[in-house]
Amino acid sequence: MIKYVATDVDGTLTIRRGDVRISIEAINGIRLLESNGIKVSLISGNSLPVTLGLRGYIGASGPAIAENGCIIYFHGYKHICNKTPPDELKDIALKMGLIESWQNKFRFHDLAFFIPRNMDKSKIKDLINEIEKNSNKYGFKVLWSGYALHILPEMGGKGFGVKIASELLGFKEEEVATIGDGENDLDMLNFGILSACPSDASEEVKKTVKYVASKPGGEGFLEIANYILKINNQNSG
Ligand SMILES: O=C(O)COP(=O)(O)O
Ligand SMILES: [Mg+2]
Repeated sequence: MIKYVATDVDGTLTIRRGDVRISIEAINGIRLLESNGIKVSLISGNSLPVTLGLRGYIGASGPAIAENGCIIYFHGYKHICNKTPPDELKDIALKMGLIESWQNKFRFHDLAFFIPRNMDKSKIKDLINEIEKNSNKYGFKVLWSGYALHILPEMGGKGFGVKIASELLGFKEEEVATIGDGENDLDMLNFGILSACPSDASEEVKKTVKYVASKPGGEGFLEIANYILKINNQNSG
């Protein structure tokens, strides 16, 4: 039985990938899971104030997990990561023309940068490689969410975050489902008994998950929520 669902936010609960408006269908999907006794965690590259705030207003009862798994809020702050990117890395990103996220003031371990509108999106891989050349020697890595570029400690990642959260809640891996849309979800999508994504997720994510929804964004999330309930009903005999 699936008892715990860890879901990404941007691109998974939003109207579609690239949009930042939360989908009504996604909110209904979270409430449907919760009303059937399934705990839901929001796990995002966003900062904790964003993820914790959304969690409360939507009604997801699982721990809020932010900064790509580097920090969990569960009866208080739990720092999964233990360091902050040095200014040298931040300066490299800024010198490459990236824009620092307003959320960085509220972050501890994972710094986020936006690609300016006039920058060619096809250069993202080169950007990541360029920053990664420097970040590795400090013990940091770079992740792209489809919304922002993240510099975080090598040990961080949503996969580790959802593993710790599952243990805190007392759930076994076979009781966990993970849902996401972007590169920064890939390690999490290898954890648990079911992984799923909306129809407009990245190609790499669609190749990784066990279930690809027929609808995009939050409508896809609601479809996945119904699919999880169907699996549980079948397993309960
Ligand atoms: O903060 C971001 O870059 C996007 O966040 P996500 O992990 O919820 O997609
Ligand atoms: Mg996402």
